[in-house]
Amino acid sequence: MTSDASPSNPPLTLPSLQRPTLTPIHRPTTAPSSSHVDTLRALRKQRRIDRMQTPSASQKKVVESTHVYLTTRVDPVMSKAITYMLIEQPKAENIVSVLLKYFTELAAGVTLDPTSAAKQNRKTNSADRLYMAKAMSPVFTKLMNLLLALRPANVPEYLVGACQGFVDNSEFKDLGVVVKPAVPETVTLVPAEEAAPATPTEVTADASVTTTTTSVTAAPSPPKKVPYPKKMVILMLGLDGGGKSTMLAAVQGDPDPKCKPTVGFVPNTLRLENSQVQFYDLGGGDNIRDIWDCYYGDGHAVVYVIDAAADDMKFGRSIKVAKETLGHEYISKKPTLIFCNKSESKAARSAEEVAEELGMSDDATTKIVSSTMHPKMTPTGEVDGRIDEGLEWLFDTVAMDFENIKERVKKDIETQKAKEAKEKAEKDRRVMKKSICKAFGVGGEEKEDVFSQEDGFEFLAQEIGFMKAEELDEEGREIAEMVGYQKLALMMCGGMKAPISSKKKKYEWSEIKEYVEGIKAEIEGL
Ligand SMILES: Nc1nc2c(ncn2[C@@H]2O[C@H](COP(=O)(O)OP(=O)(O)OP(=O)(O)O)[C@@H](O)[C@H]2O)c(=O)[nH]1
Ligand SMILES: [Mg+2]
Repeated sequence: MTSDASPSNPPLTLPSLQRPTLTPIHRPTTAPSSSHVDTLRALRKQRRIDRMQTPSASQKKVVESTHVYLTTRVDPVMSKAITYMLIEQPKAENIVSVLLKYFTELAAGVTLDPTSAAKQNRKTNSADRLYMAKAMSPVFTKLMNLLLALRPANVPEYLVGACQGFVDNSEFKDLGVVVKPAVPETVTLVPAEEAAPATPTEVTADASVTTTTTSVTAAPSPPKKVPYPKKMVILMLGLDGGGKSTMLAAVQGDPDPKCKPTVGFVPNTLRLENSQVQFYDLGGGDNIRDIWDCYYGDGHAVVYVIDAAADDMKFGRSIKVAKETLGHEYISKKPTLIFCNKSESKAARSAEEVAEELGMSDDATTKIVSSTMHPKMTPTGEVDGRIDEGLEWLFDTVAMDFENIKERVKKDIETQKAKEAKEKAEKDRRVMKKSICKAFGVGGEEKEDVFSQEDGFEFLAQEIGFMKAEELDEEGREIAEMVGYQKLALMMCGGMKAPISSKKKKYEWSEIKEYVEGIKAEIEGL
């Protein structure tokens, strides 16, 4: 597969924005076959394992801060609460209200002791484990997920509110059947300082150490993935030769992409489960970049590819264009994934160096990573995992804030359309002014393309759909005279009176007259 259109491919319907006259190359949406999707999935799985083995600096930072939060603020509260609940074992339907009471007391500075003192010194048994799994785990898992997502400073106070919310919304009414332990035994629990931070994925009691102190750690399930929106538009930007088209071909399963420079705009659709990601692959050549900003408003996110191994001059230009582009009002703050490509080359600058040159760093909406887009250039000959990982981050980031991004895109498109309409109106006015100047040989213009009165009437009559000059009414004749029977001016007046497109406004002669009068007044004032 290559990234270029072939004549046999049927054209695609372009997005609604008015585009410049440069004809875009149309290409059918390249829905990957199921094997491509499978490839992506398999890659994602593999990358997840890789990521776990070699976390990036930013990932390490996140893990560290999560660890600190869990061990200092969450664990001391939750482990005691779990021990308390495990000993008390209230009926499933009362779990939330018992917890609410427990956390309310705790927020007021009182740690409740279990009332069933007799059950404290016993070993955990299968009934305890069943109770934890069926009755406690759903509630504690939800609480842990909320804590991890929101990280409140005052954990007990937050938990009071969360449990109150569960009570108000009748949540956790249908917890599983609970088997009460038959015989009280000695509870054997891990001391708090030995307990692992509350990160495992299920609530567990460790029966290895005998103690009456807190020990059982609540464990959140990994936060559920936010479903991807039905359609995302991702802009592929970056100077020519960076590797944009190669990336698109590679992630869709082409093991050896041979891309030619992209001329214009090539839409390229990647179908994921329940979601369609439409990449706008835009050529980065000097003569093509002018069209980029016509597409900025449409994008929910950006993939920006920089040739990190380019010579100093090209790299310098690349950085300059990247800064301008990423700072553009329709791009700035949209989720942006920057690939520092051709990383396999010895000459390649590192992601850190590129980030420094750009004056940017990883944050909630920006990720800067090295990549080798061409599968043949990777050590394994497969798609570089950092591409898959980066794209997954980008899709997740868009999905997490999709409502806001969707609104932003809508607003940007409206602003862009209004701006384009204003620019077009200004341009038309300049052309009309020049044509009138040409009609009368004023304003530094030579007389040019001026009809006789008779031919001028006939020309305007035909422009608005009549056959003969006689059919042109008085107002039309007056306007023809006002514009000095100049050909282009007559064409423009005809186009205003009888536009070819039904979407365009149809002007009355009186409005056209006012428009021409305004321009003539301007010319007289010169
Ligand atoms: N060494 C190396 N070459 C690469 C890599 N990725 C792409 N290339 C090559 O770089 C050249 C340009 O790649 P393209 O994908 O066409 O670049 P582009 O960004 O789409 O360029 P335009 O369409 O002109 O904007 C091709 O010859 C690719 O084979 C990479 O990771 N390493
Ligand atoms: Mg290309």
